[in-house]
Amino acid sequence: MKLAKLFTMQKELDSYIESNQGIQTDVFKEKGLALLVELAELANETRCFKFWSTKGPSERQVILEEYVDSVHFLLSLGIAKGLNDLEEWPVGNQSGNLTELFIAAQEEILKFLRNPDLDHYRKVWEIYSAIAAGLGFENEEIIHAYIQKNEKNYERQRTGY
Ligand SMILES: O=c1ccn([C@H]2C[C@H](O)[C@@H](COP(=O)(O)OP(=O)(O)OP(=O)(O)O)O2)c(=O)[nH]1
Repeated sequence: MKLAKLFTMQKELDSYIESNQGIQTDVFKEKGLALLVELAELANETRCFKFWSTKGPSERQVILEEYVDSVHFLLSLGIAKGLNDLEEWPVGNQSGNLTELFIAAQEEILKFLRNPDLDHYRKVWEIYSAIAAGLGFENEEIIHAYIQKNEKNYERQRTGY
């Protein structure tokens, strides 16, 4: 999947948020923590690890929105480090169930935050790709959901949330 359009949209949104909120400092770490939190929120909605409960996962649309919140911060972190020339969404060969993939994603995000280079960045994308496959999300619906949430993020800024 091509990433250029998403990087462009993300860059515009990030600039809008920064100017709207008067951000003058480097918020890379904040965005890194935000990605870890979004990953956990996503895992929580899937309920994949809740062996103690018989309650099923949240609705597909809820899980998809959590997923694209992560995509926002992943794009944003790449832009912050000048890695936004990544053209194609990297797909790897990660195996494992969702629980294993969520743990692997957390590990790779932490490595990337310590060492924000292209290799580490690609690895995080690869795991998110495997998570999307595990959740049965197609590229088209991810793009559609990303565009919708991107617009919602502008609205939230405009309405002073
Ligand atoms: O520099 C930024 C900061 C935020 N976002 C986006 C990413 C994500 O889509 C949203 C933040 O997540 P969410 O909508 O869950 O915000 P929240 O404040 O955690 O919402 P809530 O209080 O509803 O949980 O803002 C960006 O794209 N760039």
